[in-house]
Formats: sequence, structure tokens, C-alpha cells
Amino acid sequence: MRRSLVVGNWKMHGSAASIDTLVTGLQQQLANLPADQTDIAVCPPFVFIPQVISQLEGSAIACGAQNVSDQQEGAYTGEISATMLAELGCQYVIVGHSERRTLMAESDADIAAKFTAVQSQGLTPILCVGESLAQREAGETLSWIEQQIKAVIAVAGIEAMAASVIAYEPIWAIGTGKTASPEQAQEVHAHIRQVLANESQAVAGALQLLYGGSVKADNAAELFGKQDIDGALVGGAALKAADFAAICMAATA
Ligand SMILES: O=C(CO)COP(=O)(O)O
Repeated sequence: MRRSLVVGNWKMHGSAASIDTLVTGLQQQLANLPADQTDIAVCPPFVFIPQVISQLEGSAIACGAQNVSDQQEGAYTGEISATMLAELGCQYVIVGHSERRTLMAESDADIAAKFTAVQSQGLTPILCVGESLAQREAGETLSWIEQQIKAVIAVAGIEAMAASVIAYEPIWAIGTGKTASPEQAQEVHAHIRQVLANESQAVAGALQLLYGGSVKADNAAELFGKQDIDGALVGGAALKAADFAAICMAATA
């Protein structure tokens, strides 16, 4: 039985004060959640990571980052390495989010290099994949997702996938209020698991596979009811303690 995992991606939101309020709220709302069933993490903007880790001390909520360099050290102005994130106490790093693929032109090769850099420091990459609306309408969803995942397997190897999380985030569902139906999401999740199973049944069976894209308190339970959906990567709704907590509860039910 796979544990569920709910991750909040706060994107470029928050201030020291608003994040203090959010984390305090999360700790209150999640105090009674059975920690043995659901893993929970939040991914603040880099500059707030030390504050969040300090606030979360003693709590079962983990902290992650939203991006990382593919290099560990050197003359890379503005970059942050996995070594630095590990030293801070991060456990997860999101790699390949569609906003970075699109806005920062990150390629599959860049993402595979980041994935490897994250794992080399003992952190868990959350690899995001997802299709555009045009690709879905052209019937290219499954082949596109497969290609995105195989690009990472080709570099990292199938066994490395065992120490990772994959998040399926259809681009057309991110921040639009338009969630993939549980059936649409399950179809892609089952395909992802099959792509992995073709190389290793054990890896495919154990990997936590998240859905992301307009997950809210009122649609989470239905998504989590699907066989291959193990949790969620949550954007907007992760910025409100009550909403995020309700999604975590749904994942635990
Ligand atoms: O991009 C997302 C999480 O990484 C999803 O964002 P929303 O939940 O705001 O649609």
C-alpha cells in the first residue's frame, strides 16, 4: 500500500508575515492528522525556506524547494544548489514544473540533470510532467508524458525513479480552475505506471504519483479515490491553511 503525499507549491507568493500565519495555521489544522498515513510537504520560495524549516521543527510537515541548479557549486550567479538545499534541511525539490519549462525554457535534458543533482544530495525530486491543451486535443497526451518521463529515465536510470515522486500536471488545468476529471487523470497516471512497469514492476508499484492542476478541497477526495492517484501537488489552494489541510485530510481518508 503506497502512502499518500500532498505537496503545497507556494510558487512566488508570500511575505515573512503571511508565511508565518500560513505555517502556524497548517500546524494547528494538521495537528490531528495521522502522520503514519500521509506525507505532507510545503515548497516555499527559496528565501523563506529557513524561516519555514525553523517554524516546522518537530512537525511531520516536510519542506521542499521549487527549483534547483543542475550544478553543485561555482560561478552560476543567482542559482541555488541541491547541496545548499540539503544543508538547510529540505527533503524535496520540484523539478520540471511546466511554468519553468515554458517561461524559463527548461528542456528535458536540463530537467534530467536537475533530477540527478537533487538525488545526489539525498533529496527527493518531484518530477512534473504534463501536456498542453493543444496536445490533449491532438490526442498526443500519453505519448508526450511518456517522452517526458523516458527523458529522465534515460539519464538517471529506472532504479533512480524509486527515490522520486512524479506529478502529473496538465498545463491546461494549472491555475485555471479547470481540473482534469478523475477519469482523465487516472488514465494518464495508469499510463505513467505502465511506462515504469515496463522497466521495473517494483519501481512502478512503489512510486508516489501525484495529480496537480486546480486541486481544491471539494474535488480532492474524488481524485484520490482513483487507483493510481496517490496525492496532489497543490498550487493556489495551498496558500490557505484550511483548504490545504482539507486536501491533506482527503488524502488520509
Ligand atoms: O501548478 C500547480 C502546482 O504545482 C497547480 O497549481 P493550481 O493548484 O493553482 O492549479
